[in-house]
Amino acid sequence: MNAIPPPFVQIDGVAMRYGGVEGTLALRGCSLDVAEGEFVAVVGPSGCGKSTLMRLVTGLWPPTEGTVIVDGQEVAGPLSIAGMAFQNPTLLPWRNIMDNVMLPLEVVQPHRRQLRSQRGHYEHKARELLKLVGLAGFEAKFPWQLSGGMQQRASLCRALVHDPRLLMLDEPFGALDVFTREDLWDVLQDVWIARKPTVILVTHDLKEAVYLSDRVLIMSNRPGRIIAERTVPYGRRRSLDITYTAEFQAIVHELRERISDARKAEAA
Ligand SMILES: Nc1ncnc2c1ncn2[C@@H]1O[C@H](COP(=O)(O)OP(=O)(O)OP(=O)(O)O)[C@@H](O)[C@H]1O
Repeated sequence: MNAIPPPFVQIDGVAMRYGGVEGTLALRGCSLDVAEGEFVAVVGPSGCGKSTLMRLVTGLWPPTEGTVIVDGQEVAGPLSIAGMAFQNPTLLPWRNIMDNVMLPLEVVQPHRRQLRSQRGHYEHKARELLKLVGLAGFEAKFPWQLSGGMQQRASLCRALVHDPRLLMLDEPFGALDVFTREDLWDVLQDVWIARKPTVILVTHDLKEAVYLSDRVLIMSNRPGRIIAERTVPYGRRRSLDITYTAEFQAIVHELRERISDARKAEAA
């Protein structure tokens, strides 16, 4: 009999308060599990603690209460197996695109150790990623020479270059126009199909959540916790055509209602 593998990410009864006992309680009683290779989206009212949750999973902050376990180990500091991308691409302006993408390799072991002797191999990998996101030929350009969408593509490559087993995406497409955003959904979808990292995506865009994920987790108002989830019934590879179907729109509508209920519950 095959034993069921433990969840790759296990968050149990987490609370997070910023700034001491009188500070802001961002999360309370927050629990969730994510399986290895699963793609989940986290949605919820503004300010409910989604980014805080991301910081706890990646070890950038310790929780005030509860436990965060990733790959069987309690998170006690910044996680080297995680790749991250945020709403603002945060590329270093003095580095060209290639050197920005290579940055995690200079920091994360075992790549850091191997970088000098295997630079050719790593550069090839960075170029392949840039090609995958449509940035071949832009390696020597600087961030300010690229559009916002192109910078976001580069930052996705930087999040992926060290083959992270966990990809944490906090509103990565939030600042982009709708066409660029939809292009990047498919870029991300292809990356996920090719490499199968475990992905946690925070987004305000419910269509994005449903199009990209296997499961959408819905958070309550602050202090945030997971109050509901919705499994997405589509296989891969998905095409943007599904976003126009009545079934897809009904799922988005259902999520919108649940978030609206969460907001009203807080106001009551
Ligand atoms: N570094 C911090 N110090 C103090 N309070 C903070 C800090 N970061 C976040 N908060 C507070 O914690 C709460 C949750 O913030 P968080 O950014 O996690 O929410 P969010 O759901 O990601 O918000 P949004 O949907 O607007 O992006 C907010 O009230 C915020 O003001």
